Amino acid sequence: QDAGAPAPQAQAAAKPRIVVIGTGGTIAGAGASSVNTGDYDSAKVAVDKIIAAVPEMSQVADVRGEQIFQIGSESFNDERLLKLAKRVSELVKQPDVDAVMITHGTDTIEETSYFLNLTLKTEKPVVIVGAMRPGTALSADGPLNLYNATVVAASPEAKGKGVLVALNDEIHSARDVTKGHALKVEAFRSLYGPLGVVVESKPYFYRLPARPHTTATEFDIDRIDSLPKVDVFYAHVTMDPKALTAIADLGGKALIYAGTGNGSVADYMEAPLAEVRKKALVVRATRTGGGMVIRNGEEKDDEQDWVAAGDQSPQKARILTALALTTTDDPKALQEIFWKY
Ligand SMILES: NC(=O)CC[C@H](N)C(=O)O
Repeated sequence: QDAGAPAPQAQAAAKPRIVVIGTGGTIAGAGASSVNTGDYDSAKVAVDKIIAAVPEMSQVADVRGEQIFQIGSESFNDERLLKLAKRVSELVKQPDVDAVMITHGTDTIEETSYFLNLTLKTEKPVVIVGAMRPGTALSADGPLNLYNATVVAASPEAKGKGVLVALNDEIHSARDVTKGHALKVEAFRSLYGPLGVVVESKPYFYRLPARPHTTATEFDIDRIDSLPKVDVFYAHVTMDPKALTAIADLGGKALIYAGTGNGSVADYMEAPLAEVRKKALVVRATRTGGGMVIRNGEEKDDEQDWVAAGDQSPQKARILTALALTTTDDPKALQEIFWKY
């Protein structure tokens, strides 16, 4: 054997090459002083600077940054979602890219990650990370979150598990994760628990996502160039029926009704919702943040031709409905999609 050639083991030990796409958020935030944990500007620091502040990342991977946006994630819209997803899709096809990370504001991580989870055609790890405190704050959580996300993205175990969200030492499935607190570092939770944890530079997975994702879905980001308009109406005591019908008049293809309890509809909203149904599909979800909406319980979905969102939150139901409408406008097919994903 040629003594100059690297041993096979040395080749295998080469560090994974990871591209970190910066989109903004608190992980790129800066406050006026170290005691500002909630009062700061998000989306200020360039992704290369964020990476440079955590040199430990380069111990586990060859990392390079790429800035795509510099925004608070509340400002994500379909156009930005498509642009980001298409860029990730390009990167994961490159043989010199082993994994992609995305730094993201925490407000809408659950929507971006779910969208990517349903539309990317890759087994390579795609890991989204954010922070609840800006890098300038005492006990900033961004640096360790970023390091742990790198550990996850670099690990062979992360392959084929769909898009992952890594924060606060936990690894969540994009399908299930939601931001459940406005301030705490422990802001993220999954209805059925995280998939795993990161401890001392090592990921430990304990569960697998049961629902189809990435390569197993019918949605392909390379073939989607726009998304149909889908709106959400939030139910509460003393609603104005005209507010509901006004949303439907804006031309959306579907309306997610974020109902009380198990997606219940007030008696005085049934007629306006029937009017909405003449123009758009109606999906019933729950505003409770847990449990599931099934068909034909309190509400007669068969009679009204409504769709039940299962356990999907209104905001995730919106993402799934918009994608489903790129393939079908049949409410029965949409219902099957909700049972499947
Ligand atoms: N903790 C955060 O990242 C919130 C900051 C901002 N609202 C965002 O989502 O980007």
